[in-house]
Amino acid sequence: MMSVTSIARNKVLPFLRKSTKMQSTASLSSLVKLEEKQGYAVVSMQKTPVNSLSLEMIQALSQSLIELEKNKCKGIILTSACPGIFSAGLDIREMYQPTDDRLNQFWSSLQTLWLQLYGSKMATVALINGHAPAGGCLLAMCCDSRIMLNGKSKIGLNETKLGIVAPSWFKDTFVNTIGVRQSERALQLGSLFSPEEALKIGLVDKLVPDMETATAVAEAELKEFLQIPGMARYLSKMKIREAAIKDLSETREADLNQFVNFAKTDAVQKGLGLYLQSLAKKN
Ligand SMILES: CCCCC/C=C\C/C=C\C/C=C/C(=O)SCCNC(=O)CCNC(=O)[C@H](O)C(C)(C)COP(=O)(O)OP(=O)(O)OC[C@H]1O[C@@H](n2cnc3c(N)ncnc32)[C@H](O)[C@@H]1OP(=O)(O)O
Repeated sequence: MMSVTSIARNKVLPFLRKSTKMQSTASLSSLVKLEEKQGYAVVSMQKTPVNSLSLEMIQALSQSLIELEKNKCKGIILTSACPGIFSAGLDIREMYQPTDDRLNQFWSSLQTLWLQLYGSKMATVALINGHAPAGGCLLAMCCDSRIMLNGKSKIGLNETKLGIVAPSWFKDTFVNTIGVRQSERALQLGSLFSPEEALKIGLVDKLVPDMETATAVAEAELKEFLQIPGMARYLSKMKIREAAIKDLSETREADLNQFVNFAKTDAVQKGLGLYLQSLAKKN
């Protein structure tokens, strides 16, 4: 098995682990690109056009983290290869008129990805080079630091605008990032923030004017985290995150049932259908 450190610089890593529920190696590796750098890896989402988090995309990200941790990778920069978009969040088509089996797999895989990334021993920096609504914002918040490209992109948990509710663990992640009051307001309003606004409320840590600067700043940020003794850094992170992680770990089944029942209600299905239409009408 190839290790992250043994492959040629910038070479794309294949996904190697087999699992009955996981997609094939070929389909997973086309969605996420892993590039080895000196002592860390860049994880680029490349599901065109908007990095929507479909079941396959979620599993590809999960599989990437498994491989990286197995290969003793110490840190990652999570970013996007899709111009102007970090991630459009959960793939709405997964929740609209789904089959029971697929919907179950979809949510369960998302729970797994969140537990992996939010609780990762690796140092994690999100380089948010475009829009990051809902699930896209969640991915970024799972990281230890967020660098956002300044410009017209928006970030936030906009679920209520779709007529859905951010689950408790989305809320916990939000609260741990920006605090209770800002979360309460932004969750209700489904607020999407400009980079300047996101910086002001602590949703992102630094803004950068262009991609060249962004890469350098993200690398410097990751190195700062990696200079701290790994165990001390990880356990300190867990002091903040462990309650939320324990909560979902202990209630996965109930959370899954709640999501599935909620997603299948007529009101939610109608709302998602209208939202998909409004996205399609734009084009
Ligand atoms: C009380 C009980 C609680 C239980 C919990 C229950 C439910 C909660 C469940 C889940 C939480 C949900 C989390 C989410 O992440 S929902 C998704 C939210 N995302 C969005 O709202 C973003 C929507 N997209 C956009 O705003 C824009 O696309 C963009 C990201 C700003 C990019 O704009 P741009 O103009 O560049 O692209 P287009 O809009 O033209 O899009 C191109 C293409 O992509 C399709 N698309 C966009 N976003 C999604 C998506 N999230 N899922 C699927 N498809 C998407 C879009 O329709 C276009 O498709 P086309 O075929 O027309 O080319």
